[in-house]
Amino acid sequence: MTACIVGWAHTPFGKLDAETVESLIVRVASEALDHAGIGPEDVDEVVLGHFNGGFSPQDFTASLVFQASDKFRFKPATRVENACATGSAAVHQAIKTIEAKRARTVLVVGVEQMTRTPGPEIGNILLKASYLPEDGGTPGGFAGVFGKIAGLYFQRHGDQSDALAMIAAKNHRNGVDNPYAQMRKDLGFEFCRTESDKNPYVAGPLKRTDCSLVSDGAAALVIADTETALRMKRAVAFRATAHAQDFLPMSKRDIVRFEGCAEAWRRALDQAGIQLSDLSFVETHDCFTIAELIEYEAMGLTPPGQGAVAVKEGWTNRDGKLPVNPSGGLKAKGHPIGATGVSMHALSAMQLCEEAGGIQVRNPKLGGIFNMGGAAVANYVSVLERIK
Ligand SMILES: CC(=O)SCCNC(=O)CCNC(=O)[C@H](O)C(C)(C)COP(=O)(O)OP(=O)(O)OC[C@H]1O[C@@H](n2cnc3c(N)ncnc32)[C@H](O)[C@@H]1OP(=O)(O)O
Repeated sequence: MTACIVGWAHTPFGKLDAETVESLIVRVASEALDHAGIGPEDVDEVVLGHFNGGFSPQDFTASLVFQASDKFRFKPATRVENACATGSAAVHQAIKTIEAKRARTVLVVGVEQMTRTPGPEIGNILLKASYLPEDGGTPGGFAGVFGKIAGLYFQRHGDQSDALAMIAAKNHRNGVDNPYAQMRKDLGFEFCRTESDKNPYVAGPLKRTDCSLVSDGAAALVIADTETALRMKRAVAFRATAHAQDFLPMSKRDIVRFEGCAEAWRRALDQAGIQLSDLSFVETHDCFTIAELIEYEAMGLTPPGQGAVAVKEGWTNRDGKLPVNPSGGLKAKGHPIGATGVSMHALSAMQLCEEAGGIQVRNPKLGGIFNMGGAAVANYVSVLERIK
């Protein structure tokens, strides 16, 4: 255990018309430092996660963190990007810098403002995170890519419409209690299961309620080496981190198996010296409900092709044997690309410090996070444990 989360900040996610990328960054940077009880002078390095696709006219954004305080001037600051896993890429980069002993305290910020971009353009920008020679013409943006994956899964393992609707309903139900969530409405299984004007098919077997949201928002973390962290108010340690990057073309992989996700989980659990069943909860990348279903299998909760059992038996409910996405996930909380991975870590740290309010799981000891870029291309797992 070499690095710990010692402070965090999180804006509500949603359509934040009064904010800009800059104001979001400044807000969470300042709030995270306050939460950790330190000032900008105590930060050795800054890492910013912001998607590379062009939602924002300002694309050179690392130094925007310095707008929070002149005291940041001349500190190293870098923007990192790895598609929808950009937030975790930033978090893991901070840990590597600390492990290399080039910094004791790193400020990590994740940000995105997507809702100012018109709908069809959003789909095209997101598609840049797919393999363009193969998927460039996919209708429906990334929903089209996951619609294909869902169709292939249904062909191999049978129609999963009930399970997908149960995942959607679970995550929407959880989101009701999350003050940061974009949609705080209990849509219910019947609404999510049934095609309607309000819930049309978007791509393949995926309906609107199978898709994550288009969102604005930001989150930040202060990460410190363990020695520094133990002198602070709270310390949530990284018991393990793993990053497994896969091929970009889906045709080079068995796309219904998310092998990179499985590899990242295997490495992280091994490094942590634990079994999946030792985790108290998981925040996983439900960009589409089919992704959460396949991730149940990739993390080892069920054998391949049987992910539906986990949701049908209630294992992944907030009071189940492994709560998955107690925050409401990307489905209800929202998915501002560059902020998502940072948000997953912030909310997991809140859970472990028992500061998660209405979404608190019972008696948490260890939390797992899976954040994914593209169709299981960039795969990041973190295992967190509170040590102070
Ligand atoms: C690896 C990865 O992470 S890839 C993931 C990258 N992210 C994405 O691809 C985003 C996917 N989501 C989307 O593109 C959009 O949310 C869509 C296409 C599913 C829906 O967008 P639109 O059809 O334009 O919906 P629109 O914004 O007009 O909203 C219409 C209604 O649906 C609701 N709505 C919109 N999106 C969703 C959603 N994903 N889930 C549930 N309800 C939704 C709105 O709140 C609104 O409700 P109201 O009529 O009660 O006010």
